[in-house]
Amino acid sequence: MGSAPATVGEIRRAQRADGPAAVLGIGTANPPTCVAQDDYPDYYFRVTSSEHLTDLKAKLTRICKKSGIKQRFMHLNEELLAANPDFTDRALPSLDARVDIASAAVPELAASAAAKAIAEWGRPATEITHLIFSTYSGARAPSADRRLASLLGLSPTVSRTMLNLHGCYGGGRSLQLAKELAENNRGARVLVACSEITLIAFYGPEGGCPDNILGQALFGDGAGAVIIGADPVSPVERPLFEMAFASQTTIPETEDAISMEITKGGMEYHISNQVPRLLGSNVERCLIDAFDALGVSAKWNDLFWAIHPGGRAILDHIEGVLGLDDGKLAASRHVLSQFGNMSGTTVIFVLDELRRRRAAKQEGEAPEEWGVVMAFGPGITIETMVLHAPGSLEGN
Ligand SMILES: CC(=O)CC(=O)SCCNC(=O)CCNC(=O)[C@H](O)C(C)(C)COP(=O)(O)OP(=O)(O)OC[C@H]1O[C@@H](n2cnc3c(N)ncnc32)[C@H](O)[C@@H]1OP(=O)(O)O
Repeated sequence: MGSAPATVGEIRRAQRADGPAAVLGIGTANPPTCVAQDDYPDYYFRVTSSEHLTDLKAKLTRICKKSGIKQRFMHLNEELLAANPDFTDRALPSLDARVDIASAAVPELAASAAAKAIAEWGRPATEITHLIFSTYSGARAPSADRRLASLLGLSPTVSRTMLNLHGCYGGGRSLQLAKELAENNRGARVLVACSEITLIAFYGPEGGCPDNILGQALFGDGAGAVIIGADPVSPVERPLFEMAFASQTTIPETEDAISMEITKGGMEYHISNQVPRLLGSNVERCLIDAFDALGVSAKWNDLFWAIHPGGRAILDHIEGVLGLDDGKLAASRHVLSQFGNMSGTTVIFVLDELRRRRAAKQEGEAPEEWGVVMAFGPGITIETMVLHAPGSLEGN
């Protein structure tokens, strides 16, 4: 007689991972053109032939000075702009040309970041089981996830998910989905790729359109990739962060506070000047709920922090309401200063910077055990994830 058939419960337990999902590799990439923030107003008004709009140039200069940004990287350079002069005028139907360029450039940038994440992970790309791709530049199918899978030589059975127009919470959303996939599919190895290029939303200045001026001061291009998996295979896989808890919260009555829309002249967006205040008054509730759910009592200054640096004022508000010590948001401020707001990608750069800073801690300086990732975007949506430094989850 054979053994008794397994119950559905036993099958489910066998299908699920034993341990929590963990970050097993991180990679980032930027296009080659780097623009200093101090030079950007001159550059932008010159290439859009708008030097006569002196008030708007003065406004952009004021915002750039207060942005906390020193430089940004961009795929769109003067050569590309010369070949596509319609990009400077939002009234002209330039979407086709923008989508053509982005359809190639977005997955290629993602592939550069992913190659670094895969190298750190240490296993072949063909062992990736799932791919989650997030971008605001996707407007075609098959889309960037399909192209990235080809560029990296992923298996034809890789299970792909595309997230479009999640804006700045795309990175946080992708990480949460990757956690769920890794924990519910034993042996799964999930590649998260976020890739954003501002070319889709570049056009000249217009009176009465302060959102565009703000966006011109804030946004930059970049790609970030993360490999996520549970039950790391020693000694090849080394967890950088364990993902202990994740949630999404929508702030009521804020549908109009951040919006993005693809139009014939490129992507238009609106960012209310209330965003820093709205986030500042809602993040603590998300954090309290997250740590309550885990049954961990946390003092905010005892945590490590990876906050999406949507703008300098957002970081200032969050620091203020949580009473964070100077330096607690250093990884976020550093990424903002060196790359600007790369939308959904930015939080991956912050995680990368954070792990470098933690590794560089001096002997005797104990790195924090628990930490938080937060990302924000249209909705207003707040993504919250609690991370745990590897090595001490068991026994807690
Ligand atoms: C796209 C996504 O999905 C998610 C995102 O990340 S969206 C982007 C989120 N980022 C933001 O919301 C930006 C947050 N704001 C900031 O960081 C800062 O307000 C700032 C750097 C823009 C300005 O710094 P500040 O200390 O507030 O300076 P302040 O002197 O008050 O304002 C400077 C100018 O910025 C303008 N400004 C501030 N917020 C603005 C907004 N949301 N839209 C347009 N203009 C804005 C002010 O009106 C002011 O203009 P004037 O100089 O003409 O009066």
